Amino acid sequence: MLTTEAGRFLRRIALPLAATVLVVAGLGLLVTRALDGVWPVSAEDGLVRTFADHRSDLWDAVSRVLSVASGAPAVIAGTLIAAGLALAAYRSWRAPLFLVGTVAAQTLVYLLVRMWVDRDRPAVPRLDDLPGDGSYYSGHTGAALALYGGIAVLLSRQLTGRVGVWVWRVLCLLVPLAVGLSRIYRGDNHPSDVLAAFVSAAAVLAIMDAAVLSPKSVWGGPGGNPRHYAHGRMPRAALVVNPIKLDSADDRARIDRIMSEAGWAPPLWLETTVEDPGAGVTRKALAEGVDLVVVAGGDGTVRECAGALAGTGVPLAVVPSGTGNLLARNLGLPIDLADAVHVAVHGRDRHIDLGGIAPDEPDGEWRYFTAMAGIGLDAAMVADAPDALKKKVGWPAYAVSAGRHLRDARMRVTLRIDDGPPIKRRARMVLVGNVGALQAGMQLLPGAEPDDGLLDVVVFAPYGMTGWAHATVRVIGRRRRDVPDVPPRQRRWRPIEHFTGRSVEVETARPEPRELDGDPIGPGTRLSVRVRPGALVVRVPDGRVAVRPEARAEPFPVALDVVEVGPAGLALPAEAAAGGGTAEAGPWADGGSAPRHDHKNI
Ligand SMILES: Nc1ncnc2c1ncn2[C@@H]1O[C@H](COP(=O)(O)OP(=O)(O)OP(=O)(O)O)[C@@H](O)[C@H]1O
Repeated sequence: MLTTEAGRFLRRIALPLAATVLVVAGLGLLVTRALDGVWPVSAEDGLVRTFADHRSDLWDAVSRVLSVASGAPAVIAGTLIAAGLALAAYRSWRAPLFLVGTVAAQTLVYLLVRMWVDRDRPAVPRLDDLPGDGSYYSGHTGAALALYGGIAVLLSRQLTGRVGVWVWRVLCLLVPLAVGLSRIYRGDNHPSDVLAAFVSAAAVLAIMDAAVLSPKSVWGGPGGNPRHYAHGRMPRAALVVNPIKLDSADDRARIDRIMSEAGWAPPLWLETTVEDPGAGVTRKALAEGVDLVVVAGGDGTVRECAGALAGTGVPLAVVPSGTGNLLARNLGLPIDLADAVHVAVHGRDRHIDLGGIAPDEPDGEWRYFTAMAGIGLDAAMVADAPDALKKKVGWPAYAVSAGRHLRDARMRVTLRIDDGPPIKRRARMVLVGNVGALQAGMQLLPGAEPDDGLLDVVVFAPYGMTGWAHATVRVIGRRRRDVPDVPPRQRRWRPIEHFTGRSVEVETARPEPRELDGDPIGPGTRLSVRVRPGALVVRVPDGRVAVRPEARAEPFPVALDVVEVGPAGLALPAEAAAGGGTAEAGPWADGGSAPRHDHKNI
């Protein structure tokens, strides 16, 4: 069995590369021998001839630039520059090693394949001064895909904003595509030479990615966070535990074991108390210089720790142990303890926004939330949910307490979004959220994205049976419907209205119950909320680290048809469940100045 470093190198790099050589060379032999003169090989040079017949000065020049950019000197220089930049950016040898290794391995595969497969270049006048043989495969295209594809892989590990990732991937992949076309245009290669280059370089990219960047890399170590190697020490996490939520010694031993197996130092164990439900111990962990804070508790404990971590850049990982686990559900974090710890050590980092509530008193502290803040029915409901029932049945306990408040008088509310005009409504509750999903298939804020730098607001104002029915259908239908065509006078009677903004002021005529992430924070006439964009770094599953699908927290775990219309169906804001406490005030990274993209450690 191959257990040594050399053995692992052989298994993860050398053998897959050898297999790539065999496959690509086999394809080459197929094309040049078995399929010679057979369609589609017989037809492919039609494209080369068409290009040759339609050459122009402009395209000659463009294709020349592309050929030079993918030639050996440019690729070597580009690789060294990109590797240097990657080293400076990530302070890790892994990213530069990946780039250099990929380009070098691709070159090796190319040279070996060329020794085996001998193919004449297309029978058209060539624009480059090349020998007439050695057409298979296109070395320029292979080199371009290795270099630009490698950069795309690195960037997609760094950027996870959906659009950002795709823009970078597409841009980087356009270069080798353009190089491939330019080789055909210039009469240097057959189309199948270019295709084989894509196959070869893509295989090399995948091999090197798995071997060098993946948490299960040839060299093992602390998973997906190679940045830690740069410190020359083992990474260390703090485990902030709410002892009433995670009290099993076995669970703690399991966490210790998983971290140790992943190459992490023994964690710093810290427990929350009623007096310090999370923020204080998190600050203590920061003072110890930990690389990661893992929170084992409910949303309240998560909220506390998140407030203390805001703006520090130290990532937060969650071992969901509460009733609601709203943040975990909305971010698709695993609920299972072992999977959650696995993500903590092997996952990638994602920047998300935090919501902040202004203090009621001038000298008070800002309090943060990761999921939602609310005033009205939702807060009355979380405050009244019987603890014993909560413990017994979980989040459905909120539905029971919701029933008690269905007939409460509606609040007179004045809303002000950013610097907009006051909006007056009679509402049952106003929720301001960073994320939008609740349990039981309910999507209260369908447009909410945790990293869009915006707060999403829902004004919930159903009246009578029809109003409740309409509202329930809207909520479980998960649709957001703006109603720009409805005149303002009619709009105010709609059961659900949505708004978005960076700051949200809610004022009520009388003191009303309020909550933060499902924690009652006492009644008041004001909920003054601002977003702090990208303030929190959360460790989330890396696409390449296996999290059992059944262990991943689903935002919509329950079939839709269990929600009834009417009072029994009003489980709406129920499980914005969580614990309590306040978070320290901090500077607002306002105006979208914080990064919108997600960042990963690579
Ligand atoms: N050592 C402790 N002993 C007793 N209570 C504690 C202790 N540490 C924290 N708490 C309480 O736990 C609550 C926070 O719990 P947590 O957020 O972990 O779960 P939760 O909010 O109850 O989550 P959920 O409602 O989803 O179950 C706070 O009210 C806090 O006072």
